Amino acid sequence: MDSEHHMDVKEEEAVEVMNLTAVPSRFRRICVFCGSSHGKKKSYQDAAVELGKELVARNIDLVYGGGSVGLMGLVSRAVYNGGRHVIGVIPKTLMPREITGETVGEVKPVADMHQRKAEMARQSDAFIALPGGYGTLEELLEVIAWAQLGIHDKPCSMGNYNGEMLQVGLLNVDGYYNSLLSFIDKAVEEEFISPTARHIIVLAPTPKELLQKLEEYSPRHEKIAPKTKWDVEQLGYCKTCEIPGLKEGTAIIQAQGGSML
Ligand SMILES: CC(C)=CCNc1ncnc2c1ncn2[C@@H]1O[C@H](COP(=O)(O)O)[C@@H](O)[C@H]1O
Repeated sequence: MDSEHHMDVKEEEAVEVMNLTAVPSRFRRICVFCGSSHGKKKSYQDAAVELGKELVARNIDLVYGGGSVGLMGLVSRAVYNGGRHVIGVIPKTLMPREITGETVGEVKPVADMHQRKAEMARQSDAFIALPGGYGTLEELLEVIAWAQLGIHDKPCSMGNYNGEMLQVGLLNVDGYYNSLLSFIDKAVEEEFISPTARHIIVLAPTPKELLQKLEEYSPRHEKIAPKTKWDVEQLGYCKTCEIPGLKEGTAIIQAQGGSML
């Protein structure tokens, strides 16, 4: 529980009930990519809230892009209000509230978009994409490409994660991603994507079904590059990296408190 998160009695009772009925999960933290817009259909917004609640029901914490705009705000508030920890990884340039709004939970500032993705990947046991635009697509395709290279195919070294592979889930709300999936099928047909790599994406129309599939999933694709090697050599990640110039451990802001420690 976030030490900065003060709940009233009703909220505490609700969280207690959720914890009592929590579904055991293989995941400790999941990174969600999603639109910084709300999207046209209410079903997209409902799915974002539902996904947040499903994470809470399974005692899973959230990693996301920070801020309160669009579906990002909906999913993060649902997880935070349910009493789970929320980590927003946000480039320094996007931090002003007028750009992304207020972030709930913990904020991890990073130097740039590149470092953001590395940090999001480092913090998470799996990825889920909700409907979104260019930003979401870029994040989704990048983690699929990493998975294809096998860079997530290493036991995750963090917390209670049980040594399974990192996974990529796609929440295909109201068929939003059908045309992307058709394109991927075309790429398989034209032999640019291998049939096994097609199965990197775990697909479902609702958060409940998607979480269930991710819990049961075991990867079929070939493994190439070890994750730790990739972390250091390709993602440029090292344990002391935050914003250059800040001392290790100083680059954490509690959004509720609002000031840089
Ligand atoms: C300058 C601007 C448009 C800021 C909007 N505010 C944002 N704040 C935080 N993360 C964001 C923002 N815009 C895009 N992203 C990143 O890109 C994804 C959403 O982009 P999109 O709306 O699908 O394309 C998110 O998963 C997030 O990681």
